[in-house]
Amino acid sequence: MRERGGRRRDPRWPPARVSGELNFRMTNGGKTTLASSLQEQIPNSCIIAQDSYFKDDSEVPMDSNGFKQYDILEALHMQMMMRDVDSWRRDPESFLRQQGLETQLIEPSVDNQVFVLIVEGFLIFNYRPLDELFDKKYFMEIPYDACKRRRSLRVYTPPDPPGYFDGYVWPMYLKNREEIESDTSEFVFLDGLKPKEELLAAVCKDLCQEIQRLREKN
Ligand SMILES: Nc1ncnc2c1ncn2[C@@H]1O[C@H](COP(=O)(O)OP(=O)(O)O)[C@@H](O)[C@H]1O
Ligand SMILES: NC(=O)c1ccc[n+]([C@@H]2O[C@H](COP(=O)(O)O)[C@@H](O)[C@H]2O)c1
Repeated sequence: MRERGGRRRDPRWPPARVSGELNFRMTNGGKTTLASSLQEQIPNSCIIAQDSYFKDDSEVPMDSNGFKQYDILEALHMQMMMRDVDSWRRDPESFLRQQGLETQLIEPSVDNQVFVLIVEGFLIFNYRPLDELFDKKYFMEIPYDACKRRRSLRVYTPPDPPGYFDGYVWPMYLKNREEIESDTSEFVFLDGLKPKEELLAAVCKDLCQEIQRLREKN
């Protein structure tokens, strides 16, 4: 089937009038890497990344150890993020266009579309208004050592001060995770140590089934 715009539809992705949201978490687990590969693979998809909503450093308070508290919801403009998600939900096609992304409308009917929003972030399941929207939730996990190693290679703005990972980031990861522990039955856990290509293939396969399921439900 040829799509409007002259592109062929990828037969792996079934057409459907679906607005799906999926989500990833854990710092340095590989969320951004996987999300951007998925976005390239899935027609009519786009990413909203929680990292884009951090408040200015001057607005982020310090804890009693002198560490900036970046790993709490209050460090993020969550209402702004929610507003963008709502805007996508209202009209995904125009949202995609605003992001400079090409829509791939599938004949014969414009109603017969798949629109997938990929939400990636380290603290999204902890924000209930967002959490309850997701059709599919993925939790990327890596062990402490790998997380610490990957994090040591990243330069955030501002950069992590000495001792930040052990003194703040990892304890906050455990705390934030504990907060959502009762929901974990809904997650598909992904081993972030697996090769990127393997993770991408597994999620693509899973999502294709999910889209089909949503399509049948609609
Ligand atoms: N599957 C993987 N295997 C090995 N390294 C990875 C993998 N996925 C991501 N990385 C690397 O880990 C670091 C953090 O990845 P990133 O996608 O930015 O994580 P996150 O968005 O979860 O913080 C980057 O250097 C990236 O290249
Ligand atoms: N403005 C920023 O982007 C910024 C600043 C300081 C720390 N961080 C860190 O970003 C992490 C979350 O992002 P990742 O999931 O991409 O690692 C948090 O653990 C937080 O400590 C981000």
